[in-house]
Amino acid sequence: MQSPDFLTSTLNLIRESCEISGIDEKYMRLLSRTDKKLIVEYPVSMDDGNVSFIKAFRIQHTNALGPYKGGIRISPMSSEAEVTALSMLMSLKCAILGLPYGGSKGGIVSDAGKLSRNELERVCRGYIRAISSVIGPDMDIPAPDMNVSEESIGWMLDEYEKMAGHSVPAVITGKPVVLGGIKGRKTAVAWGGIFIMEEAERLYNCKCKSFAIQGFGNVGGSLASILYEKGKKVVAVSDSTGGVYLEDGLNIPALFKHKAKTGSVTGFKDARDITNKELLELETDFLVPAATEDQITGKNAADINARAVLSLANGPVDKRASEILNDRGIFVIPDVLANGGGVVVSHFEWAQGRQGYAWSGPQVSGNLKLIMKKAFRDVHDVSVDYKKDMYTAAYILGVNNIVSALKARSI
Ligand SMILES: NC(=O)c1ccc[n+]([C@@H]2O[C@H](COP(=O)([O-])OP(=O)(O)OC[C@H]3O[C@@H](n4cnc5c(N)ncnc54)[C@H](O)[C@@H]3O)[C@@H](O)[C@H]2O)c1
Repeated sequence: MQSPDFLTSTLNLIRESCEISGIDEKYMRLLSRTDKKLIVEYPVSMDDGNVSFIKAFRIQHTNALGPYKGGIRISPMSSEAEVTALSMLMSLKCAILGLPYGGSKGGIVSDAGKLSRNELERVCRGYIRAISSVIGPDMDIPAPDMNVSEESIGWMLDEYEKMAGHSVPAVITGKPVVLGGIKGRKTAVAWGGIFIMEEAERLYNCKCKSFAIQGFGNVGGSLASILYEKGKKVVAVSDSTGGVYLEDGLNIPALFKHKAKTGSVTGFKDARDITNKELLELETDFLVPAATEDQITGKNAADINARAVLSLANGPVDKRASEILNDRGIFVIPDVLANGGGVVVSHFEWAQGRQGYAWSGPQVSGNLKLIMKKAFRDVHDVSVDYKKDMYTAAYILGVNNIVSALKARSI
């Protein structure tokens, strides 16, 4: 069972950050619970004529800084504990990045890979109907997360607008561009990670050349493509079926074609098949966990051989692991900072929806770069001030920004 540990470690981090900052216990208690938990079970007609009852969550942590904001994931492993932890991470992430949002998260307990396209559409539309009373452009703005595509977000928008009886583009982000989506949203997490990495290189006067990426979906796949285009060596990638390694660097466009044909990255010509465990232990400049939580823990942190870890997934490195890695001189860039590009560009998309005026690609990437680089420097400054690693510093910054907003509201 991974999720209870994930929630416990998130709560421990919040408590520790409050203690380090000398924050009053009432705020620590406030940040250790959620404002609202909506748990639903809705019927979905399956293609064979049967009805499935789909359990799902929308969990809202705090809206001290603005409306709740957070993705929706579809996974058979999704649980109340996991979604609760993820909603807390969203609050912290928005606070670290300086966005006018609180944190929330959605989870649909289902195996998207086993649904037909029509069934998936009914699951997505049913979810939005079930949670419609708690979302809205000024209330809670969902977005994509694991196993939720742009197409699925388009169905969700359409369902919400049908219920509202009018257009509401700012109710959800990650939409297809033709439905009010923003240019660059699909690659935003990856680009955000690249900008953070560049800032780290500048600060530490180094150049990173080789990368191992766990996860070859929306986030990991986009990052692999961008790095390949930039002439960097992506020596290994993996998906849920296993991984591949090539010392000279993988041909990423060819690997995408291979995966589209076979359904897996494994068995790619010239490359060696490896396990996910082997990928995590490779000697590279950057290890990028971009799949799921709890991948680097106290149990395997001693086996990591990368020079730095860029956490693009949510919660892939737990606190104990970050301490071990830090002691071993491995630089860890935490998820709440590193993968913030998604919510930053979601914020632009939300603003675009409210303005009714489309942002250009250069406008999106220029502003994303400014925000990510500033956030890196802000976290780094806290790490210097408090003499703490970047992981702890990010949480300290996030918690303090939320508490400042609570105080300004006289809470
Ligand atoms: N999509 C976003 O906008 C966004 C934003 C911020 C953070 N994230 C986080 O990034 C991570 C990936 O999200 P995504 O949108 O790319 O999801 P996705 O569903 O598009 O891709 C997930 C990838 O991880 C692989 N995978 C799953 N379990 C694995 C395992 N145990 N070992 C190795 N590979 C595994 C899958 O095969 C797939 O290639 C998640 O933690 C998500 O919460 C996503």
